[in-house]
Amino acid sequence: MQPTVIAPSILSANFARLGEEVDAVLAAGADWVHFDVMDNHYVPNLTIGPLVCEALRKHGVTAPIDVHLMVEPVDRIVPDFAKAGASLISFHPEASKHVHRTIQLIKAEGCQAGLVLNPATPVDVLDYVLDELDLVLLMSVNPGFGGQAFIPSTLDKLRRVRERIDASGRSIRLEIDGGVKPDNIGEIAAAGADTFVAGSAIFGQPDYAAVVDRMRAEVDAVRGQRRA
Ligand SMILES: O=C(CO)[C@H](O)[C@H](O)COP(=O)(O)O
Ligand SMILES: [Fe+2]
Repeated sequence: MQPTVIAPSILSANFARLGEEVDAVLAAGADWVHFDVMDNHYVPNLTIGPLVCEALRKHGVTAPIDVHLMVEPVDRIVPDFAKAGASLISFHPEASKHVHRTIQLIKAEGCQAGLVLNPATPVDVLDYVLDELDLVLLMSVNPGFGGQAFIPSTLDKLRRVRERIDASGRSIRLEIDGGVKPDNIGEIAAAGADTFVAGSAIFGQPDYAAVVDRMRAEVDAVRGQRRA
């Protein structure tokens, strides 16, 4: 079983004070920094690129940076993010013409590779590539915006992907992204997730540590006390 990871999405942070926000959420007990990259093409929103990732590293952030690429095409930007200090890079199969090739590219650049499934993307997209992956990310909202409601059918999808990962016998993380809150994180953990992205639920509250602690307690109650 993979240790639990709580990965705050900086999409909901105050971008005017991003370095301080990331320091604060890591000091509050978060494990990773979830970094949402949107291109106003693959998704109808525009956010941040490799320069900001590099700036966080220069600021002194040493925690894993979990880059969620919502961009099309994917391959050209992968080396830039690797050089900028990304630890993991995940992408959407719909945005890459050659999914297997993009996975190999991410790994050749020295990062861990993840594949992201939208709410309507069938789990069969994992056929033939699951063994190549370090992480599967299930979107529990349609990508593009923070603050949306968790789509309940994702729970069944989590269970199905968990079965596949367990059957593979490999150490592959199962990450959930979208609408994750202290109130639903327990049932999400019970359905098989080990890595939890939360943006608005954490940055929308004044006390980050209180939210992270509550989320971890809810997850620990299901998974036991395992921390990255
Ligand atoms: O990838 C994303 C949106 O495309 C974000 O990571 C996600 O929406 C997190 O925000 P919230 O926890 O507020 O739903
Ligand atoms: Fe994300």
